[in-house]
Amino acid sequence: MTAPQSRTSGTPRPVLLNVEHLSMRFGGLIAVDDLSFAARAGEITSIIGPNGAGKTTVFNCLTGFYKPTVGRLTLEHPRKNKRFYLERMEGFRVAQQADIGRTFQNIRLFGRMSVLENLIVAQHNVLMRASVFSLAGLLGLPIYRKAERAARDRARYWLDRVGLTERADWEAQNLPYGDQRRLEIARAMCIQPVLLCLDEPAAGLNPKESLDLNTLLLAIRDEHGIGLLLIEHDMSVVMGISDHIVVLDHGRKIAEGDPRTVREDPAVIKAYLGEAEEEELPAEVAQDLGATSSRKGANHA
Ligand SMILES: Nc1ncnc2c1ncn2[C@@H]1O[C@H](COP(=O)(O)OP(=O)(O)OP(=O)(O)O)[C@@H](O)[C@H]1O
Repeated sequence: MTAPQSRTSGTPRPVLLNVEHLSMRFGGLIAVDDLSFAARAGEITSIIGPNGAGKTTVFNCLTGFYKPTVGRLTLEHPRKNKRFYLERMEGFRVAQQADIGRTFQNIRLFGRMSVLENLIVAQHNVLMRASVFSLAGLLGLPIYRKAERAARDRARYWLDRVGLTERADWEAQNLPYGDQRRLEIARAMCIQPVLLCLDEPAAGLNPKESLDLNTLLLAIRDEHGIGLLLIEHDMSVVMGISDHIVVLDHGRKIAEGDPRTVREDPAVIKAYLGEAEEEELPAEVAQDLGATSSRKGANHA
């Protein structure tokens, strides 16, 4: 696996997303509690933490599925040179206007459509605008034909990037699981996002597929210069490709920093270990954190 170049030296990259004092309550439950962090353009920012820590709730607030109880979520759109206050936006406008793409923990493809059609449909908003809400499309006007061609080209480009060109005509539901995950990423990229939010993209992948995923996400970061926000339990992915990691536990941020800083942080180790007092980390936790020695005085590099 290729470790990312140090992106922390020199001038910091511009902030793309600023999360300030985000809290989300469900009745008496505080799922996210006064969370602040920034994600930068051209970087991969990961949000990690034990089950129920509040990671998906953060994504749901960012992408308009939930209205935060408190907090400001600012996207500094580099292409449009415009600031969006996401907490004020309706869900569909977050993708359409702020250009935030998203994949889900549970794959949400159109199973009966072909692989290629899934990528065309993702560009529905652009095509609808070009068709002047169906009129230009029905009349086959050049403005629509041009937009349609561009949508197909973009779809084919992403099919190629995720290695699915030969399966373009397959029904999406017949793809192997790993291919479906990659198709979801391709679909999210077809809307040309400035921020791509990926909710557990490595879930269910085998080690080879996880490595391929790392390569793909690094390429998206480096070639397209967008910001990626990643929720992931697979630490080989998180530690291998993240530029910055935010760690949540019970809705609160308990640590943040580069992979090395985070995996050596005692609060992070404790969150994964729970309150147990054993000297040694359980094997699966040690492996998850990339740790090689005991909890006390651990050297996790
Ligand atoms: N719509 C909802 N209504 C009530 N409680 C919710 C809702 N969504 C999330 N929660 C609760 O908020 C807390 C955080 O959930 P969330 O799904 O954000 O955690 P997570 O860190 O993504 O967990 P996992 O790693 O298991 O996916 C949990 O206690 C969950 O039960």
